[in-house]
Amino acid sequence: MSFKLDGPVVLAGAGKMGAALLAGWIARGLQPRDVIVQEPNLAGDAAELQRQHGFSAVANLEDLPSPPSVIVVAVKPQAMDSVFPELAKSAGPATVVMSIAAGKSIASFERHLPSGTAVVRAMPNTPAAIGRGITGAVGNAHVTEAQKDLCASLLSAAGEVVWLNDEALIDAVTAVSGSGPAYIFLLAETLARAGEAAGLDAATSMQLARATVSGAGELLHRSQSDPTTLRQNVTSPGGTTAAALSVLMREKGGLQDLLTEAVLAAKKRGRELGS
Ligand SMILES: NC(=O)C1=CN([C@@H]2O[C@H](COP(=O)(O)OP(=O)(O)OC[C@H]3O[C@@H](n4cnc5c(N)ncnc54)[C@H](OP(=O)(O)O)[C@@H]3O)[C@@H](O)[C@H]2O)C=CC1
Ligand SMILES: O=C(O)[C@@H]1CCC=N1
Repeated sequence: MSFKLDGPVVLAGAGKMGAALLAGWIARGLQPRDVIVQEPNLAGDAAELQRQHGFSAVANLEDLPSPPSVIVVAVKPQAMDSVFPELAKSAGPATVVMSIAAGKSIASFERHLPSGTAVVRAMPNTPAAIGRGITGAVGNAHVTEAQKDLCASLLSAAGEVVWLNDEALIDAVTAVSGSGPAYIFLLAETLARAGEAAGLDAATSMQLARATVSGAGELLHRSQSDPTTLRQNVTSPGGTTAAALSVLMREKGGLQDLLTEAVLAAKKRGRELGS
């Protein structure tokens, strides 16, 4: 994968999501010498990546040596007010600012950045760390084709990219795919606990649940069939799966009701984080 750069790629915030993106970029050929991480305390996965790959790190955006091609902003939405002033000083006229913060609108960045700054708002997810993420993205009118290509190459190093033509949709993207991996991990946790209720020991039940969730995900990934067909392939008429699905797919209070309520709660929270 090639990255066309006129300056460094700066990652502001290398916590859980920032480190996942960074791992995806480096695995797909972004040269560590082209990366600068801005973190007050480099720790966890990001510190391990630095030990392995040796990219530079600064404590503050004001410490950057030159204007970046792109600043990927991966700090918590609640911390953004303290980041905006530094961001405004460090973005050059050719820098594209790409935020992945839940809820934070393009307009909130534009209010703090020099007029005409290119801003992309993106929502990735943590499978980015293994190149299997998916990101929804939308840019403002100042994003040039070259800047869009650069953002696309960084995002596609982490998995699939869906460009949106309406920023209003990004809270829904956040609720489905940004937060979505947590729902799947919760499924593995709850399946393992349910296995214990059915008589398995904790370790065996977790082994079965983990392999089932990851195996089913991989089958969905590789198969040409849709999820409905794959589900039906498991379900023998009058068999065990049908008995379980009659509970999960019951009309009231089934998985559909629960997941819809969960996704709408995430979407609402995204809006709140932005205001
Ligand atoms: N986690 C996920 O699955 C996803 C997260 N996101 C978005 O990514 C962003 C980061 O989330 P996540 O990685 O989970 O959070 P984390 O708290 O793990 O990461 C944020 C990081 O930013 C650092 N940071 C750097 N500069 C600053 C600063 N000036 N002020 C405050 N913090 C700073 C924090 O350092 P320190 O800890 O020392 O304060 C921390 O390491 C959020 O905006 C979130 O909405 C988007 C998609 C998915
Ligand atoms: O929980 C959050 O707010 C972030 C955004 C999407 C996933 N994690």
